[in-house]
Amino acid sequence: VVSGRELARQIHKEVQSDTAKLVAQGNRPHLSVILVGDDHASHTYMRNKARAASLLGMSSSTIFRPSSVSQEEMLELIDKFNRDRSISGLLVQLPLPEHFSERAICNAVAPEKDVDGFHIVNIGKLCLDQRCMVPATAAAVWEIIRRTGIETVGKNVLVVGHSKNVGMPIAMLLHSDRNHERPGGDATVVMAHRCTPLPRLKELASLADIVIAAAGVPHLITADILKEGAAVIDVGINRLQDPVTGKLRLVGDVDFEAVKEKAGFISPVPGGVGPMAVAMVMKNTVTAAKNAPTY
Ligand SMILES: NC(=O)C1=CN([C@@H]2O[C@H](COP(=O)(O)OP(=O)(O)OC[C@H]3O[C@@H](n4cnc5c(N)ncnc54)[C@H](OP(=O)(O)O)[C@@H]3O)[C@@H](O)[C@H]2O)C=CC1
Ligand SMILES: Nc1nc(=O)c2c([nH]1)NC[C@@H]1CN(c3ccc(C(=O)N[C@@H](CCC(=O)O)C(=O)O)cc3)C=[N+]21
Ligand SMILES: [Mg+2]
Repeated sequence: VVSGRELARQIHKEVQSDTAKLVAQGNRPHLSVILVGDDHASHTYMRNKARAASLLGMSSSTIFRPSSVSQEEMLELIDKFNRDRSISGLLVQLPLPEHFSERAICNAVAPEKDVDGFHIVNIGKLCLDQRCMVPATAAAVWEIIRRTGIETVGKNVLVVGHSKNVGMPIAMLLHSDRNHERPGGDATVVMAHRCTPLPRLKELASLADIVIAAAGVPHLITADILKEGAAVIDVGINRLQDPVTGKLRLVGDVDFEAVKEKAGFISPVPGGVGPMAVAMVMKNTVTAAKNAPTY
């Protein structure tokens, strides 16, 4: 069982020492988060980031707006933050209410402050294997694989879920060339999604050396469909009501108890990709602060 919390502590140490150097130069990294409405996952995530920032010696702030805020007001706010030199990194929590164009909002954030890596220029660079802000959740999966020593070159990888914010960037990192400006995993990557017939999903899973579950469907990945010894990275975050206690609990997309007996590596939920994603946002914020103009 791969501890995302333990790996996140490693990254925190690296980020903490980089932060201390920047602070000594009078350039304390600052992360600003804009949160619209009351999406539960976004609130959890925002709290975890604020806690990590203070732990690492950065400063952070969260700006709350009601669901009724207009796109125009949001664009004005983002523009103000883009021009504020005390802000190193800026991210807008997703999802946004229906009346927003998420693309317009992501593209409004200055690319050099875009610690989510969702600006179209950063996505373009990601797809062209150029150095860029890598989306935190994808970076988290990448670092878990690297720091656990899981081999990717020439391996079969199955990514379940192809959303632009999660599945796609994960697949992009793993399939691309290791000898480029942004090195990739050189794996053979297949992406499954809602239209993938279940028998086909099972067939692909049985061939995969690495399975990355990012669909948001509890118990989608069961032990019977996996290859013995496969590495299983669970990105899913689902809140399920316990049938016995009635309490809400967090589960991933993987049937953890059964799969941990068959898999070579497995990342748990909670305590896997989540804490690593938080650490990677912090790392992106330090990168943004380093690259910020100092004149
Ligand atoms: N740990 C972390 O840091 C983070 C975790 N998450 C979690 O990861 C999961 C995915 O997030 P996100 O990508 O934003 O979610 P989306 O809902 O945007 O995307 C889900 C993807 O899974 C696919 N899918 C849905 N049902 C199935 C199925 N039965 N079989 C195969 N594929 C399916 C969808 O296909 P289609 O496009 O065809 O509909 C879609 O591509 C969620 O549980 C989310 O909470 C998200 C962000 C960060
Ligand atoms: N612009 C934007 N960027 C995002 O990256 C983004 C977003 N919006 N909106 C919401 C989703 C979700 N997400 C999480 C990341 C970490 C945890 C996390 O820390 N999870 C812990 C604890 C979770 C808990 O206790 O509820 C864990 O898995 O162990 C959760 C959720 C990032 N997202
Ligand atoms: Mg789709």
